[in-house]
Amino acid sequence: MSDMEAALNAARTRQIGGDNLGSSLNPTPDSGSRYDKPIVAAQEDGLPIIDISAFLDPSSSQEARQTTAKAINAACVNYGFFYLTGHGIPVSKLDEIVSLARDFFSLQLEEKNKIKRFDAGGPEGGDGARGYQGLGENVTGGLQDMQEAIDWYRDWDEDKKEAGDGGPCSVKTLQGSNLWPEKPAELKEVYLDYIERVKKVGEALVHAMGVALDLGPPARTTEQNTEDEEVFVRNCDTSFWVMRMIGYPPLTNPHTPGTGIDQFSCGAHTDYGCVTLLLTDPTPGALQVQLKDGTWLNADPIPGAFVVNIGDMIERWTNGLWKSTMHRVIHRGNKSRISVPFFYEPNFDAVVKPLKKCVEETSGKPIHEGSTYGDHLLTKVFSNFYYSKRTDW
Ligand SMILES: N=C(N)NCCCC[C@H](N)C(=O)O
Ligand SMILES: O=C(O)CCC(=O)C(=O)O
Ligand SMILES: [Fe+2]
Repeated sequence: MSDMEAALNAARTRQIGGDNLGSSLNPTPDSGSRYDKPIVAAQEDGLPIIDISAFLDPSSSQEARQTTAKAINAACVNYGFFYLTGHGIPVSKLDEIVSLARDFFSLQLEEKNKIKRFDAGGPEGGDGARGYQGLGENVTGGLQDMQEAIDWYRDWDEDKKEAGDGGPCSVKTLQGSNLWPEKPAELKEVYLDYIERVKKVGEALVHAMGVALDLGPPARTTEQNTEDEEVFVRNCDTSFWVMRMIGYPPLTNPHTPGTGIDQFSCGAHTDYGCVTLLLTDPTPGALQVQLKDGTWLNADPIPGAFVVNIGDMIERWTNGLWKSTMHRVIHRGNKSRISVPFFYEPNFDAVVKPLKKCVEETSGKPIHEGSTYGDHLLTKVFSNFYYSKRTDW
């Protein structure tokens, strides 16, 4: 048995009624909050675990791919969340990503602010989506998130940049250059290599999702919106990916039983695009996923596996057959938590509208008339930051 298999088996054993359940069970219902259902422990079998290797290995059989596709369909219908294994990225590499993030966040604020997001605080113009964001600068559902982070995006093509500052709330916000810290010195190189690897996993996963929806064999076309099983692959062939490196200090406000939660590490939200490949340190009891009955399930990390969830564009494409599930982070405890989500997204210009087959399989009525992923992303980005000075939004 490999180390990874051993870790996985251990995790499964833990999940099924092991010691861990006690620690991840939050016995106090957060009634009074907007999301007022109790938090439950992982159920007996937890979130599904899916092995994606059949879609990464060109020599794998049709049967193997179908098995994987069926498991993905069930996971996406039931949860919109699952664990992903068989991705081929070595655990040592994943550990390095987490430990470099921890090293960065341990630096003095002055050092971190050297790559501060350009218009934090609201000076005119600027390209303010990329770079370091201090504690409380990110906002979810109107509340400041207790986290610090760096965002990196796919580079914007030089010849497609807009002239001028673009003014507030313009696409220019996303056209800046990525900002990389000087310390730790090796972070940039290690992260760039990771991005190349994790993008391949994202591509394999959206391919598998097209197969899971039974959209039929590829139509051998480059037209993005032909609705065959490679429709997501084509719409992501210049994926406008985002990688976010997050440090969560433990929350300071104690939670009074019977009252609403008034402080979040990351408030409840859905992700924006196709699939999120989430890497975290081993801290349990932080990330919570909302189940269909409204209860919250702790999605504790399994060593070597990604936690994957689907985003708003997949929900729209599938006409709600697969939901982009609400999730949130509540991190108490005594040590900072690290997470590094990689968001594998559609092309910025991809026009996303419900697939005919999915409309037929659901209500018969499209849930959206269609718009680009870029439009959706911009709306989200502009609602994400706490602008202390700006009043013109
Ligand atoms: N790029 C992505 N998907 N980032 C997800 C962040 C979600 C929280 C954000 N403040 C919000 O309110 O959406
Ligand atoms: O840190 C986590 O576990 C999840 C973070 C997240 O949901 C996000 O940044 O979109
Ligand atoms: Fe998220």
